[in-house]
Parts: sequence; C-alpha cells; structure tokens
Amino acid sequence: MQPQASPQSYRFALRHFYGLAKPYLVSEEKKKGWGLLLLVLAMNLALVWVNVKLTQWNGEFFNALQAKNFGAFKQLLLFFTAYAFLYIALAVYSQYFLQMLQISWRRWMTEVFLKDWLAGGTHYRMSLRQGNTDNPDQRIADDIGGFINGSLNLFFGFVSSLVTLFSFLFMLWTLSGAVTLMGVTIPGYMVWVAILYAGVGSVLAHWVGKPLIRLNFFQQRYEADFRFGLARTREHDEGIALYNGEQRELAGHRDRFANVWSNWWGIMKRQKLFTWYSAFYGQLAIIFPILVAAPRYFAGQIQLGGLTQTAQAFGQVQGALSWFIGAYTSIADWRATVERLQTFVDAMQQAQIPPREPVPPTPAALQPGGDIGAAGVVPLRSARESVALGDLLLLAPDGRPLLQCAGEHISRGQHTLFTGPSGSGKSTLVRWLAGIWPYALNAAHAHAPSGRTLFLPQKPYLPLGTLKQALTYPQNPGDFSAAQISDALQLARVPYLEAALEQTDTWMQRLSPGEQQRLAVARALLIAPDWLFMDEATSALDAPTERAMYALLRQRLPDTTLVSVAHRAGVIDFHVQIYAVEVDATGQGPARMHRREADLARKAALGEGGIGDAPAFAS
Ligand SMILES: Nc1ncnc2c1ncn2[C@@H]1O[C@H](COP(=O)(O)OP(=O)(O)OP(=O)(O)O)[C@@H](O)[C@H]1O
Repeated sequence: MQPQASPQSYRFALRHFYGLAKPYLVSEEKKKGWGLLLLVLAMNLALVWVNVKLTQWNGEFFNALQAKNFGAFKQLLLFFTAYAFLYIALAVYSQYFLQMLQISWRRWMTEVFLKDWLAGGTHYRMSLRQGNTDNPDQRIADDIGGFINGSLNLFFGFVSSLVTLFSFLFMLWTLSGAVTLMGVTIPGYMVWVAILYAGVGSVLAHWVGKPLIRLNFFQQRYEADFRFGLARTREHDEGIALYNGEQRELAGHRDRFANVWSNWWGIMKRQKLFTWYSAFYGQLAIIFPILVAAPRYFAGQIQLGGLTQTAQAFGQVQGALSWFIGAYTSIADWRATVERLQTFVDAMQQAQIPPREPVPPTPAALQPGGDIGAAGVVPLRSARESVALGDLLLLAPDGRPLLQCAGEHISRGQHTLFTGPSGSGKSTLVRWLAGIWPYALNAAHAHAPSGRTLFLPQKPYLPLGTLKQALTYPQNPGDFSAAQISDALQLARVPYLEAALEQTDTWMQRLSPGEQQRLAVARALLIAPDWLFMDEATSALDAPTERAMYALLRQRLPDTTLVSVAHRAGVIDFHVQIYAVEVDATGQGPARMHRREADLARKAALGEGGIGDAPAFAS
C-alpha cells in the first residue's frame, strides 16, 4: 500500500479513524476515557486563557517600565507570579492526564487487537494471505500507540490552536490600528499581515514537506522488515550454523538494511530542505511582527508595551494559523498509521472464522492462480461425535485443487491413519479439521468432531517460559498436579526433564526434535483429549520408540480417538482404519483418498519405503 495524500485519502483516514476510535469511546471504559479527554481539553483551554492574560500582562508591564511606575511594577510582578504558577500547574497536569488517557486507551485497544488476532487461528489464516498485512507485531506493538498518541496530540493541538487564534485575533485587531496604503485604509492591518504570513508559510510547507509522507511510511515498513529478519536469524541460529549459512544471512540482512539506509537518505535530504525552510520561517516570525508594527511605535502611536504586546499577539495568531506547518509531518504519520491499522483490521476480519453457510466460489478461484479469498471456507463444527469428510475438496491458497475426499468417516474410537506421498495434502486436511485452513469447497456435508481435540504437529510448539509451561501448553501448569506431570514425563521417556521443569529457556532450540516430540506425547497424556490428531508427531523418533509412544497413547488414553498422519509401517497396528492418499497421475487434478487394508498398507510400506506410495496401491 502506498499512501496518496489526496483530500479524498484524508477523508478516508478520518472515516477509518472514526471506526478505530469509536469502540473505546463507547466501551465499558467510556466514563474514564471521556472524563480524561474532557479534563485535558479543559486544561488546554485554561492554558490558552493564561497565555492571553500573560500577553496582556506583558503590555502593561513594559508600559509600567517605560513610565518608571514602581507601584504598578510591583503589583504586576505579583500578578506574574500567580499566572506563572497556574501555567506551570496546568502544563504539568494536562501532560500527566493526557498520558494517563493514552495508556488506558492503548491497554484497552491492545487487548482487543490481541484477542481478535489470536482468536480461532485468525493469525494463521492472515499469514496465508500474504501481501495484505506485513509485520502484525509492529501493528500491535507500535501502531496502536502511534494511532492513539497521534490522534490525541492532533486533536488537542487543533483545538488549542483554534481557540488561541480567535482569542489573539481579537486582541491583535484591537492593538493593530489601521494603515493607509495607496489611499485605501485597512483596519486591523496586523491581522491581515498575520493571515498572509501564515497562509504563504503553510502552502510552502505543504509543498516542501509532501514527499515526507511516503518516505516515512516506507521507513517504518523497512525498519520492521529488517527487525523481523534479525529475529528469524536468532530463532533459527542452529540451522544457520549447521548449514554455514551465515554469509547468506548476512547478505539478506544487508539487503534489508539497504532499504532502510537508502530510504533514510531520502528522508534526510527532504528533512534538510524542510528544516531550512521551517527554521527560516521560525526566525523570521520573531522579528517580522516588530518590523511591521515599528512604524506606529516610531510615529508615537503606541508605547513600548503596545509594541511588545502586538508582537506577542501577532506571534500567537501566526503560530496558531501555522499549526498546520508544525503538525504537517505528524498529520502525515498519523494518516499512514490509521491506514496501516485499518488494513490490519480488514485483514483480521477477512481471516476470521467464516460464515457457517458455504459461499459459492468465484470461477476465478478454481483456476490455478485464482484467489478464492475467504469464500467457501467452512470447517463446520458438528454436534456429532465423528469426523465426516463428504465430498470436501481442499484447495491451496492459489486455488489449486489439493485433495478430494470421498465420504470418509471416522466414528469415536475408530483410530484412523492417513498416509500418502509428501505434498499430497494430508497436513492440509488436519489443518482443515482443526478449523484453521480456510481454502475448501463442498464443505456442506463435512464436519470436524465435537468434543475436546488436541492437534500435535510434526514440530511441537513450545512457548517461551518454563519447561512446565511448555509441557502443559495450551493449558496452564496449575491445571495438573506434580504427580501427574511427573508420571507423564516418565511414561513419555523423558524423566530427566523433571529436574528442569521450573527452568526458563528457549525450549524449541534446546531440546532435540525427538525430545520435543516425546514432550508433546506427555502433553497429550496430561490433557487426555477426546480426539488426538497426530500429524507426523512421532517422525523424529526411532521406530521402536515411535511404536512405544503409540502403544502408550492407546493404553493410557482409552477414550481418545487417534487420527494420525504418518509414513512408517510401525504405526499401522495402532489404527483400525487406513486411508491412503494417491496423487493424480497427470499432476493436474487433486489427490484422492482410498481405504486400505492394514496388510496391504504394511506391504506397501515395507516394499517401497513408505506406506502411502502410490505404486504399492495401484490395482
Ligand atoms: N501456506 C501455504 N501456502 C501455499 N501452499 C501451501 C501452504 N501450505 C501447504 N501448501 C501446499 O499444499 C500442498 C499440500 O501440503 P501438505 O503439507 O498438506 O502436504 P502433506 O501431504 O502433509 O506433505 P508431507 O507428507 O510432506 O507433510 C503442498 O503442495 C504445499 O506446498
């Protein structure tokens, strides 16, 4: 997405802002939110009032100095003390309450985003639809805060500037008097000069600063890509070290940093131009009003206090009018942040659990390369205690047909094995049953089982934290007694890990793949689900240990139905029904499933090195 700073895009940004901000302002925290918002607003208005008073004070003070009036001088000093204290207190507390509002709002919004992102595999389905949302971590960690801070700062800046403008316009009009130019008398001429000065300044600032919008947008994206690349290297350090892949990694990081670097140069050059301009404009603003008002002072029409007060009022009017100049880059950043968050929200909505009724796919979806979007995505959850696949057709994200089902059915207790060549769609079927694979057609008569399910993938996920937390994931360690945990580790043949239960480590890096898979078996023993889906969940174990793990699961979890995806013959005996997936000979159509007898499957496995090899099943 490339930001276009047209008036229409600002209208969109405002509409999206409304959609993003409204939920908090009508949420259960609305009282606190509105209360803080109004409090900070009142304090900002009070600050403008104090500014007006200080400007008036300034005129009176310099007049008292010029008149050498010591009594007035002393009294004005007292007034100054009162105004200054009020100003300081307001400045401190308006900032404090503003920050309180920012963090409360951010906490609320982050919670909502995290929940939506992590709900029902949404995060996974979003990652399937590449291109829509880059770096979700950045959206949640940075953009929510940026959105809230930017919106609040712009709002209060806008209101303060508006009120300042009207308060000081009136004062400036009164002070400035009239000027006659080429026979035409212009009343309140300082006001017109201030408007002209700020107007020209704003137009020039817009012209000079415009490219910064695009540059800042891309800078954030490039920074996030670079950070993400580094995080991946850290995560996969062992693989990289074993492959001696450091040079490739280095090249990748250099490439990503080159984007950061070259875009940054663009920002620097444009920022330099902008700073030339804004510094010149700011310096000129100091002397400009005095120059314009000086003729009246030297003509004796105003006193020294009048001159300084006029200069201050001019500065305030000009400053308020030029608010757009100061806020220019902030508005651009804010707009980019709003758009990024909105894109993220849209992507989350598209990836959320689809409607229960299947949506007919578009013809394009069935063409290779066609994008079926979220249509037809229906992992229907059933109240029935079985798996039924009907004539479900699983698709790849690009619409390519992967696997055609033909009425396969698994009842409770009917331990089932799916086997077949690599890439034929077995894992995709498991993902669909888990409700996270959205690309499927003809799902009306297919359903996943009800009840408690646990899916063990080939690479078990072990979260950051203690080993006990990793073992009991996704449940909490407190859900199990020490004896249950100890038993599970003993049975899964990793008794020595008991000593490390309270240790914190990156367990996915520290434990061997086989240990991780045995830990996952221990997890299944603890959780004791109704349905256990094992997608090559024992592939890293030696054959005897693999058999021992299956025997253990069958023995210890008598009420659990096993649904496995596996390649080795050793697991056949633990299943009562076997489906072999056969790929289409032409390579064009989807793979298909065939029911196999255990003997035939075993023979195929022994003969061809894999139980799913197509030639062994060819009739
Ligand atoms: N996220 C994805 N994006 C695009 N294609 C995918 C994605 N996930 C899977 N595929 C493709 O879908 C096809 C089926 O993959 P799947 O993992 O289901 O195969 P499998 O039969 O389980 O293979 P294996 O036995 O090697 O695990 C493959 O061609 C794979 O490349």
